[in-house]
Formats: sequence, structure tokens, C-alpha cells
Amino acid sequence: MAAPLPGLDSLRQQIDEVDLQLLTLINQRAALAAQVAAVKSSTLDEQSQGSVSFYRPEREAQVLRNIMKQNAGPLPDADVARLFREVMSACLALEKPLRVEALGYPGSLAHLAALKHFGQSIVPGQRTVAASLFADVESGNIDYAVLPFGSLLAGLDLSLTASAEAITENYVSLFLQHDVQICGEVKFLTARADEPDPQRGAAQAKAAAKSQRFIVIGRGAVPASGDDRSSVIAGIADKPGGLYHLLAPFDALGISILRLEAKQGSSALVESSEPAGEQFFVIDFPGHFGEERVKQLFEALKTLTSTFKFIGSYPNGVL
Ligand SMILES: O=C(O)C(=O)C[C@]1(C(=O)O)C=C[C@@H](O)C=C1
Repeated sequence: MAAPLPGLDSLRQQIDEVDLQLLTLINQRAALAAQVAAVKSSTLDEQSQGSVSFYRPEREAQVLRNIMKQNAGPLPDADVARLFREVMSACLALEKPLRVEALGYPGSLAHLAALKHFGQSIVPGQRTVAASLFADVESGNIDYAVLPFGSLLAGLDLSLTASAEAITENYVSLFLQHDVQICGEVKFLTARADEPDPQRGAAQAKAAAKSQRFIVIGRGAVPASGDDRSSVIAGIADKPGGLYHLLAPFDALGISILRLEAKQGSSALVESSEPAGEQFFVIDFPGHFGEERVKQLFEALKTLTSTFKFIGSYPNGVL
């Protein structure tokens, strides 16, 4: 015969006890984070060129990956990661509340992506013009911005995100004009690949699920997290074989390409100084700018391009 189930009152009493332990532990953690802040403030951070970076995306990615790796259940990895995401968000807010703005209206996907990436304890904002976000991140008016990026733009539900005018603004020219870097990516699955919408079919649902990607832009480089990707903008003369030659160093150095996006009609994108007929590519690949192989790649790409801009090494999205 099965052992009798414990009574409801006894179980709730145990939950109360565990909650108190959690409360103590969470506050212990917050007090440690406050000490980290004091240490950071007392040592100028080279990465941030003189100002203190309280937000450390590489460390946050490591913390969340570790939690997911150690998780023995019964809570699923994604749920524990979300809970720890919020704990870290509150700890960081104690160090310094971050001002994070999203490209989109309140409740837009970009806004939700900002909360997903940074947690609820940020000072959120949103706007519909990408250019002002780039300028304000660069000047320090805001700490970070979250923007839809890449092939996402094509399939995005405009009503959920921002005006068509805002999202078709060209990020390539903005990255070339402003000293900002990608410091994180947020994958946002609006349609789950395993639950296809019968109206659209499994293949489209999968494609849609994959396409929802946002980037976080900030100032300064992000140290390696151990599982990183990098992005560059490469401008080449728009002629046959150009892309073939551009990709040769990736092959030679054994670096795979995670994403390649062409920006056509580029002569109109960047203000007058650009040669007519230049074609831009945004290329994502695995690795961090501090790795020897990636340094060699950059040297090779510089010799093959009319415009070359490194736009960030950042942790592969965890949540
Ligand atoms: O490790 C740090 O640098 C911290 O500031 C602590 C902490 C955390 O709560 O774990 C908080 C904010 C950072 O973004 C990363 C991690």
C-alpha cells in the first residue's frame, strides 16, 4: 500500500520554511552583488574606457548556463534560467539601475525582448526611430538599446513592433556612423516550432520561430563568455565574384558562417563619401575578437573590403 500523502497544512508549512530560506539566500546574493559593485567602482574598468560596466553580459551568460547545466529538476532548465534571470536583474538594479530602450511601441516584441534579456528590474523605455537609439547609446544618454535585427525585418508583424519606417531604417549605416557594439542577442520565439499553426504548416512555423532575433547594443567591448559569436560589416565593390573572395578567409581559417545578410542598393545607404556600387554584408560567425583566429580573420577581411567594421563579440543567446 502506498504511504499516506502528507497533509496540506504540513506541506504549506514546509513551503513557508523553504521560502524563508530562499529569501535569506536571495538577499545574501544581493549583498554580494552590492560588494561586486563597490569593487567595480574602485577599479577602473579597461573594457569600458574609464567608466564602470556594472552590467556584464558575459558573466550573466555564464551564470545562466551554469544554472541550466546544474539543474536537476523537477523545474525545467528554461524555468530556472528565467527565475535566476530575474534574481540577477534585481541584483544588478541594486548596483545600478540600467536604462534600456527598445525599438518599438510598449508591448512590442522588442520591448518584450528587452525584458527577457535584462529582466524586469530595468528602467525601460521605447521609441520608434533607430537612429536616435544609436545616438543615445553612443552618447551615454541611455545604457542599452534592443532592436530587431537581420532577416527578422522581412517577416515581422509591424503592428507588434514599430512603424515600417522605423524598422526599415538601415542599421548598416547606423553602425558605420556610431561607436556602438552589439553586446547581446535575444531570440524570441513567437511561434513554437513543435506546435505548428495548422493554418501555416510546420515548415513555416519553424521558419518563423527561427527568424525572431533581436540585438542589444551598448558601448564598449564584451569579454569572452566561452560561447560567443561575432558580427562584422563588410563592404565590397558590387561585382561578380566579390562575395566569393570575401568568404575565402573564413574557409582558410576554418571559421563557419552563422548568418550572412546582404544589404543591396547600398550606394544609397551611406552618405556621399561611400563609393557608388558598394555592397554591404553583415556576417555573423562563432568566436570572440580576442581569439587569435578571429584576429587573423579581421586582418584578411580588411585587405579584401572597401569598408570593414567590427560590430561586436557577444554571448550566444541563453534564454
Ligand atoms: O559579476 C558581476 O560582475 C556582477 O555584477 C554580479 C551580477 C550577478 O548578479 O551575478 C550582476 C550583474 C552583472 O551583469 C553580472 C552578474
